[in-house]
Formats: sequence, C-alpha cells, structure tokens
Amino acid sequence: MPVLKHDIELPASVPELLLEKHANFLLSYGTDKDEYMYCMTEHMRMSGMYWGLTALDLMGKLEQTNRNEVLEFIAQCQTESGGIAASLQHDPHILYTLSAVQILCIYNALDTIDIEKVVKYVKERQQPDGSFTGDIWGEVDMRFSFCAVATLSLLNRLDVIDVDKAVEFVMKCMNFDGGFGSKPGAESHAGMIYCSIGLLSITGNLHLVDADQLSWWLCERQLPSGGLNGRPEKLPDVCYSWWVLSALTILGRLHWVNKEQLVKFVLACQDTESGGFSDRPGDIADPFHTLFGLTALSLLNTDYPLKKINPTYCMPEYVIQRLHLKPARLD
Ligand SMILES: CN(C(=O)[C@H](Cc1cnc[nH]1)NC(=O)OCc1ccccc1)[C@@H](Cc1ccccc1)C(=O)N[C@@H](Cc1c[nH]c2ccccc12)C(=O)NO
Ligand SMILES: [Zn+2]
Repeated sequence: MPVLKHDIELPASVPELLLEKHANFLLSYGTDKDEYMYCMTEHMRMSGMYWGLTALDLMGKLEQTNRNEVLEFIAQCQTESGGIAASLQHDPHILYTLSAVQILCIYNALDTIDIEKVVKYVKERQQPDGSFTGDIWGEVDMRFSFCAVATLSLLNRLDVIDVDKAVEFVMKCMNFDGGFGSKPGAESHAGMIYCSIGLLSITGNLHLVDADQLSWWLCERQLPSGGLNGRPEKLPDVCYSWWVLSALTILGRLHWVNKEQLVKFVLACQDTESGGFSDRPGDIADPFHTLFGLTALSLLNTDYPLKKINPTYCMPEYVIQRLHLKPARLD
C-alpha cells in the first residue's frame, strides 16, 4: 500500500517573525513595473494592493505607503457601470469591487469613488434565486455572494438586496459534512466555508449552521506538520490558516486547533532572504501568502507586534470599529 504523502517535514528550528523584512518586501513589491510577477498579476492588481496594504497596516506601516497614488488608481478603475476593475482598461468584477472598497475603508477615503454607482452595480448582480454573478457575463459562485454582502455592509447599504434570498442560496451550498461548496452540490472547501460563515456572520444567521460538526471538519484540516490544508488529502498551505482560523474564530471554537504547532508552521513559511511568506516552507514568497501568514499570527494572539484582524472582513479590527460594524460571532 503506497504511503500517501500529504504533509511536509518542518525544519528543526524556525525564525522569529521577521517583521521589518516583510514590510520591506511589501513596500518594494511592484516598484519594478517590468518585473515578471508584477506583470503576470495585473488581472488581479486591485486584490494584490488590498493584500499588501492590509498586511502593512497590521504591521503598523500604513503611513509608509503612497496613499494618494493608491486613491487615484482606484478612482480610475471605477467604470461607467459603477463596478470597479482590477486594473486600468480591465473589466469590472465584484471581486475587485470588494478589494477596492476594503482599501478605501482602511484609508478612510470612501468619497474617492461614486458610492451610489457601486451600490447599483452590486445590486444588479443578484439573481432571482438569491445568488450573485461575479460580473455581467453571468458566472455564479457563492464567493460572489460574500463579496456582495461584504461590500454593501461596508457601505451600510445592505438594504438594496434581498438578504433572506442571499442566505437561502448560501444554505443550499451546505453539504452533508457540514461544509460549504461554491454551488449547490459542490464539494466542501475551506475558502468557501470562510465565505459562507462570513456572510452568515454579517447577516446575523450563524444559528443556521451546526457549529460543532463544521468546526470538527475545519480542525481535521490540521496535519502533523501543524499546517492546515483546504480539503482532505491536500498539502498544508499557510493561506488556509486564514480560511480555517477565521471561520473557527467566528464559530467560537478557535481553541480547537493546536496553536503552538500552527504558529511553528506559519513561521517556517517566512522567506528569510526576500522577506514575505510563501505557501509552504521553501517556496517563493508573495503578497497573498504574506497577508494570510500575518493574519493567522494575529488571530492566534501571539506576542508579535501585530494589530488585531477582524475574522469576518479580513480587515484590521480598528477599521471595522471605526465603521461601527458588529459582525456576529458565536461565543
Ligand atoms: C485567485 N486566488 C486563488 O485561487 C488562490 C490560489 C491559491 C493560493 N494558495 C492555494 N491556492 N486560492 C484561494 O484564494 O482559495 C481560497 C478561497 C477560494 C474561494 C473563496 C475564498 C477563498 C487568489 C489569488 C492567488 C492566485 C494564485 C496564487 C496565489 C494567490 C485570490 O485572489 N483569492 C481570493 C480569495 C478571497 C479572499 N477573500 C475573499 C472574499 C471573497 C471571495 C474570495 C476571496 C482573494 O484573496 N481575494 O482578495
Ligand atoms: Zn495558498
């Protein structure tokens, strides 16, 4: 019987949090506009900026960023439809509309865009069955339901959609294992569980899930290396620390994971040369995994000097409080 290899060996010793190196990695990311990775990620530039800015704010480095340049870029990415694109000359999409609104909330600069037109664009995405399309081309995915509800709640405009129908569609995506997939019948995935629990947290419907069964499935993601995967039989990946831990925090069962082992795994994902975090020890660091490595350490209440992250919005807690938002949690 072949031994299935779904885990990795951790190095004997792992470095402490290299905070300054991670700040420099993010601050210098994208300075060389011709750099290969910078060009290859243009189609999700707005999300990339959200990952970098949120991570820098958690490390207390937001004042070292070029606020005016970012606000100017976001204003130029808003299209006639009201939706916001990932980059100049790209088409609007609900994923990047959320990322843009998240950045504007962090900078406390929502007046940079036409809010009424953003609200109209998001409202138009809702289908008769309560689901949401990502853009005008009609792809439905439960991720987009979370994007719609998160965006509208940040703008205090949840009144423009049918929230009950939105919740009804999310619950159709729940599986027998207590998890959630991208559509009714799709297999459970930690990222989708984050989106469904986040939407239920914002709309005050957490009573609809079986917290014990779902939390058990989430804790099953932890492997001997201490890392978490996104589905059974998959390799551990530092970004799944976020998808799993944020959902467990909202469900009031964060203490069910082995914190010490997970912290060791996350610290092992740091790139001691370039700075930043990679998905697994030894891989290339990127802004996406850097944000989710830091949010994991923030949720796990380590002694490192990081601001608190809000598990529902994946934004600094002080920003959510400034907006007077109180997403629900089970205690
Ligand atoms: C498009 N993405 C993905 O598919 C990543 C790929 C990956 C990274 N490590 C393992 N796979 N997967 C991913 O984000 O899966 C988690 C997930 C999936 C669906 C819904 C929510 C989260 C990543 C980008 C990426 C691509 C390739 C390599 C590294 C990062 C991505 O943009 N993820 C989205 C996931 C996400 C986060 N918050 C959300 C809120 C609503 C909807 C989606 C998201 C994101 O971070 N948006 O800000
Ligand atoms: Zn990952």
